[in-house]
Amino acid sequence: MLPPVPVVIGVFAGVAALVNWSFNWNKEVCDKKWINFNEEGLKKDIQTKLFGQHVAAQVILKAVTGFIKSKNPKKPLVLSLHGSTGTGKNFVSQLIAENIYKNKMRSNFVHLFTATAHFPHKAHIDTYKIQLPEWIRGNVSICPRSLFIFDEMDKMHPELIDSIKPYLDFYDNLNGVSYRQAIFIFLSNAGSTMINEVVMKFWRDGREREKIQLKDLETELSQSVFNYKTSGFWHTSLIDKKLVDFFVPLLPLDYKHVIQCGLTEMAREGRVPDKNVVKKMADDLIFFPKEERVFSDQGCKHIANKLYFYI
Ligand SMILES: Nc1ncnc2c1ncn2[C@@H]1O[C@H](COP(=O)(O)OP(=O)(O)OP(=O)(O)O)[C@@H](O)[C@H]1O
Repeated sequence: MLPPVPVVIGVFAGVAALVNWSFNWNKEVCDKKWINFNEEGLKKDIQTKLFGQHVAAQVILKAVTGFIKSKNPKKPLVLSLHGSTGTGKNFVSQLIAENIYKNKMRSNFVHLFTATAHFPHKAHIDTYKIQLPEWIRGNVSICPRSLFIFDEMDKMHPELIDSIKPYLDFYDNLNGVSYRQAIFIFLSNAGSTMINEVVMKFWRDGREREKIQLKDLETELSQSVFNYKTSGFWHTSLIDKKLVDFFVPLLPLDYKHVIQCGLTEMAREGRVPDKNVVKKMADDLIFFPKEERVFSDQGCKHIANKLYFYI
């Protein structure tokens, strides 16, 4: 026999309330449960998962840790990551996000923009110039510890870069919103020729790659980005107003790093890492200089797909 109607309604209401409660309980909000910096986790990830990037590793770790631990930052953290394709710019940005946000890159507080995908039409620049600052303002007012990653920064229209400048600056607040907890990461290939030249010179001089220091690259890097005629950076005042806190160079990866990437990829796919398979794949990749075949032309990009042909 069915229970009396009020009891049924009561049960339904209870279940609905429970569902509602558990739904809200799982809803990501801007608090410690969802945003909790794991300093040791970031350190471990950068040391064990990011190959061949000792300069970037050191700078990023110090910059992010120092910034997040700071009780009273004067401005948002602005990192500008430079390097040729497949050297790990997106990858290391992901590692940062994964060690701050419980929902990692899927977090509502992590925003990834790709210039050619999100701002493709020059004719719409006036619309983008309104939408992008509004997006940043709206999201930082919901969650001050927001992360904004701009990929292909060198393809961003200079006026669009200009439109976000106020949010990177030292202001206490803008229209009641403070941006001082936010993190901005710019990714680009700008300056990669210069980085590769420095690394090649070290190699030609027989000096160890690990001896390369930030100071060997940083000044020239900011200048080469500034002079990079085709890059959106070149006539913005991001650089001359010193809004970028750290220029981070990503070095070209060499043969052994490609092997490390291949082995990692096999393990990630649930296979037993097989050095012979990865070596076969690596031997068919393009390296430069042409004769000596030292540095990978595509870094570790496309390795995941290429491996299938050799398994
Ligand atoms: N230094 C690295 N250490 C470990 N894995 C790497 C490294 N660089 C690249 N990879 C691997 O290659 C993939 C592609 O790299 P990623 O997207 O980070 O390159 P990128 O520098 O952002 O290139 P692009 O300039 O073309 O966007 C990563 O997801 C990662 O699996």
